[in-house]
Amino acid sequence: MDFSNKVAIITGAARGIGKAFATGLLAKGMKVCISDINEELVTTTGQSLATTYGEQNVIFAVCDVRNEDQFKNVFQVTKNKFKRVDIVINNAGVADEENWGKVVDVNLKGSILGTQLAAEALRKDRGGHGGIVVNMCSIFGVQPCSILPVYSASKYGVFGLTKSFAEMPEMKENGVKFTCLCPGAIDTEMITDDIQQMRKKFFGDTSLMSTDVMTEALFKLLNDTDNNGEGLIVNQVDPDQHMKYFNSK
Ligand SMILES: NC(=O)C1=CN([C@@H]2O[C@H](COP(=O)(O)OP(=O)(O)OC[C@H]3O[C@@H](n4cnc5c(N)ncnc54)[C@H](O)[C@@H]3O)[C@@H](O)[C@H]2O)C=CC1
Ligand SMILES: CCCCC/C=C\C=C\C(=O)C/C=C\C/C=C\CCCC(=O)O
Repeated sequence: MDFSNKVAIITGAARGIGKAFATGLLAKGMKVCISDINEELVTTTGQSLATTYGEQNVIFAVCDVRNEDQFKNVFQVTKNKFKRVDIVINNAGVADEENWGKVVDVNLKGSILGTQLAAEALRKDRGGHGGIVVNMCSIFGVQPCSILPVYSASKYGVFGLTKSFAEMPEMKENGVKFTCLCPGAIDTEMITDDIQQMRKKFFGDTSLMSTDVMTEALFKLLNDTDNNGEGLIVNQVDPDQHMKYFNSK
């Protein structure tokens, strides 16, 4: 894929995996809109990326992915500034089983809204140029997790959403591809020390993957052909699965 001057929207990108994606895409010559619910952090991260990669290449916006008006505004400001959208990464996500309604709303409903808006923005018969939607799933979107049942359910939903959009004839005809990433544990603030202890107890004492591995996975997903509707597993704990597409056909 030729990345220069292409445009990406990334949700939940003030920190963690989303921020790493933004950095990786900007380094390849793309233009990026980062959005996040955290106003202070998205401003700090946006300004820092703009300083490094040029103000003409970066915009940032406050967006809670549960808020349709804010989400629509992200697409609008991106098109106003950069005149096109090529890649949409629905990355925002939370894990909090006690507050499980929020998990469903952010992870699943937020991804549904983001996928619908992306499809409209990218399809060629609506003025788009075609492109790719990348939904952030999880290893727990393709295998169960008894400790995180609602989180896992939300990510299974993201996988089904991605595969179903990929099957739509009107999306294929209009050049829009849908994919997802299914990582194991990545070293971000989502994996707190307590979670890390729990993880060690249940899954063994394996090290967390760096966000660089996720950027590598993103570029594989973007560069591979014939992967519409596929989920790429990122899980160094299991070398047989790592960087392989989940065989769900
Ligand atoms: N860290 C990990 O081990 C793994 C993470 N994932 C997924 O990757 C994605 C990113 O996770 P991390 O970077 O690790 O987490 P993180 O917690 O470091 O970053 C998540 C970002 O999303 C933002 N956010 C939270 N709720 C939001 C909302 N309603 N609207 C917009 N933004 C919101 C936060 O402010 C934060 O900046 C999530 O979807 C997560 O489920 C998947 C597999 C493994
Ligand atoms: C507790 C199990 C952690 C396992 C870590 C391995 C893989 C992680 C994959 C993910 O998709 C990340 C998901 C969740 C971990 C983060 C937080 C759990 C919070 C649980 C809670 O607060 O209820």
